[in-house]
Amino acid sequence: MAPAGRLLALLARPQSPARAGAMAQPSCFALELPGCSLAHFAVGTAGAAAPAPAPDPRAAALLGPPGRSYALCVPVAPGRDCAARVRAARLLQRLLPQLRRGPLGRCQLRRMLRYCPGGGAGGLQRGVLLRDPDDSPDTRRALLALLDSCLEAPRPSLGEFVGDESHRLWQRPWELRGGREWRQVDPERVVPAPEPALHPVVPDLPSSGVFPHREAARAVLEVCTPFLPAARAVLELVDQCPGRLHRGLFPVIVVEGLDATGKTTVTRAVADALQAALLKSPPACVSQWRQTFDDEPAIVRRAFYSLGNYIVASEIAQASARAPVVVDRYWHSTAAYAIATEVSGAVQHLPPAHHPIYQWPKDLLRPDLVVLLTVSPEERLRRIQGRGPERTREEEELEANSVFRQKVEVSYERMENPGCHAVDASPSRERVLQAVLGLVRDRCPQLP
Ligand SMILES: Nc1ncnc2c1ncn2[C@@H]1O[C@H](COP(=O)(O)OP(=O)(O)O)[C@@H](O)[C@H]1O
Ligand SMILES: Nc1ccn([C@H]2C[C@H](O)[C@@H](COP(=O)(O)OP(=O)(O)O)O2)c(=O)n1
Repeated sequence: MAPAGRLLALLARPQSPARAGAMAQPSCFALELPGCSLAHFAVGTAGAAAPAPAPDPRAAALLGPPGRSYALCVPVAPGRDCAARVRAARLLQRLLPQLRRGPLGRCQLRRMLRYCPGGGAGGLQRGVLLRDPDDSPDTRRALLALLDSCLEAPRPSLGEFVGDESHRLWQRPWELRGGREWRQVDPERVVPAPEPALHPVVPDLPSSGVFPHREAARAVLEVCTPFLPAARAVLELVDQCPGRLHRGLFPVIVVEGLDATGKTTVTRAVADALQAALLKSPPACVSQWRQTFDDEPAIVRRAFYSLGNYIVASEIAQASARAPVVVDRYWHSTAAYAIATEVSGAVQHLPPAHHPIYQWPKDLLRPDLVVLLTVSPEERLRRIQGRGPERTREEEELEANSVFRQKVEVSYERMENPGCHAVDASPSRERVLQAVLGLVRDRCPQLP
């Protein structure tokens, strides 16, 4: 490691064009700041050529001295195949708890994404920014030891942020030389970059969480079968469901909404009133594996919920031949929660209305009506508290993170073909029931 004085002298030396050209491909990263805003930066040749606009002071405080920041990232789709994607997602999931232990435990962590500035899903990397307020050498040692423990591909990348005496910001990537020794390579200039038109994760969503058809989700569980027996069990159930479904003539009504908005209460009451079959997604036949998949990385968890919807579709097709069908959650839940989780930042960073990500999958049985129950955050909290302690991890996040809740709600509202019909679920149970039944009568002319 170069002494600090030599390092600063090196950083302050102007880059010759040939040297700049030899640096890594230009890339960008997005950093989630307090308050859920996103700061974007260009790294490498793009940064070196640019003048130095002043960064957001909150971002500068996260990246520059005093203290030291590190970027630890894993490519999302290293081999471009599904197996490599799942390996990469599991690696990141395994690394995250290790970043909260030992000497790394004192670092602040922030979610970061690396991406190619031209858009597209290629080159996307997920990771974290670790901010060591004490700039301790133990932090660097612990991070390099962590990299050493990642022997199989894909291997994470590590970069270190440094400021120079002219207050410019640089990133120095660490590289393994000769397969044995970690060395820092040429510093790359880091400058603020404009926000891209579309959040950088969106082009990747159809492969990583909002699967546009059954086969895309199926492929994910298929590569999980060697280490996750539940994946084989779910695939066997999915494969028993016919690809082309013939639904009955009775109406199919889906009820959606955040947790504790009253879906269970409303679906039971509507099913009673219409003498309808009551189904839910994920269906009972896969619920024994739900916790197993909830503990897996997002790509695997979403594939499970997505395939659960295809299994429910087959139940809907059969039941709708005999009676109306009411369904508690369906594809809109899977998509809205996935979009809200993957798209970092605040509501304004969601893909715009009418983006293809909000379109119903072409191969999934469509309901006649989707009702979205909405209640104020305060009333929702009252209902959660009144219900007792059992919650999923994401529900806890919902409570803690009102931005996440807003992103789920807005994603629900943007869903298309079919879209959601919002119903205010704050009034009494009876009034909410009547509002939903009114919608059913208006929108489902085939109701006997
Ligand atoms: N309209 C309503 N007014 C008051 N409380 C309600 C109403 N609807 C549901 N609840 C109560 O709120 C809690 C959450 O409702 P639930 O139907 O379980 O929601 P979800 O299925 O959406 O999680 C339950 O305790 C339920 O009895
Ligand atoms: N069809 C579905 C159903 C649930 N999910 C996911 C979305 C959230 O992470 C959880 C919420 O489901 P949960 O059953 O806990 O919520 P409720 O209790 O029904 O309100 O499951 C899904 O992705 N797709």
